[in-house]
Amino acid sequence: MSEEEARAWLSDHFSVSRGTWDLLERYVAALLAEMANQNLIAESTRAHVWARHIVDSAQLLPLTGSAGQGPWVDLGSGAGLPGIVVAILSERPMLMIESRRKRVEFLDAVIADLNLSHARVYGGRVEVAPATHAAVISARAYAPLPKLLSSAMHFSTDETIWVLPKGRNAENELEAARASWQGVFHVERSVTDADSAIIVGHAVKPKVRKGRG
Ligand SMILES: C[S@@+](CC[C@H](N)C(=O)[O-])C[C@H]1O[C@@H](n2cnc3c(N)ncnc32)[C@H](O)[C@@H]1O
Repeated sequence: MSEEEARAWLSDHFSVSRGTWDLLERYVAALLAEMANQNLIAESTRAHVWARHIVDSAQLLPLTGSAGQGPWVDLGSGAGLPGIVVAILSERPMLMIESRRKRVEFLDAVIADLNLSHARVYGGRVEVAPATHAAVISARAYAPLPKLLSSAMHFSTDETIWVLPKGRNAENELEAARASWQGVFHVERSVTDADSAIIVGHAVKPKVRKGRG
């Protein structure tokens, strides 16, 4: 997907007002400027930021159409991917969780600059962040599936929709996790990379392993 195609994809899939484009442009500018201070995205993706990061994040939103009321919780938000992008495109309350202090400061600054009053950041580890009932949980490049699920089950109910962008190994990761995790998950193709996929579904508490007796 070229940068031009990425912008066209956003126009086709969201009613992007001039104000929303402005917020997206300002976020991209802030992200690229902050690269002078900290490594937020791979250097090789700098010239493809709209396709590789903005659309890659935005594509999660249409997968959550059946989500009920309640916050979206984004685990390991880093530079705000997908958390800030989703907060620009949606009015759903957004809680980003990020443990690295410099990244938390950047996220707080972006929220203030863009006036995203429905978004906030918890600066700390996912495992100890206070529980809340999430309507949606996302996690992009945060952790392997079993760790990802176990670290955030205190945010999940039977209704929570998990949207988890994964690389080429999505099917294998899902298959491996099924050994110890119940849940109803399926895999959606990524629109930005034909080889990548997004795991979507509901997680249920881990299966209890029986001892050998
Ligand atoms: C590889 S980065 C990905 C960031 C962003 N989601 C993206 O796609 O660009 C993973 C992020 O998760 C954060 N992280 C890792 N483990 C965490 C934990 N247990 N609790 C909170 N944040 C965590 C790291 O500090 C880092 O910013």
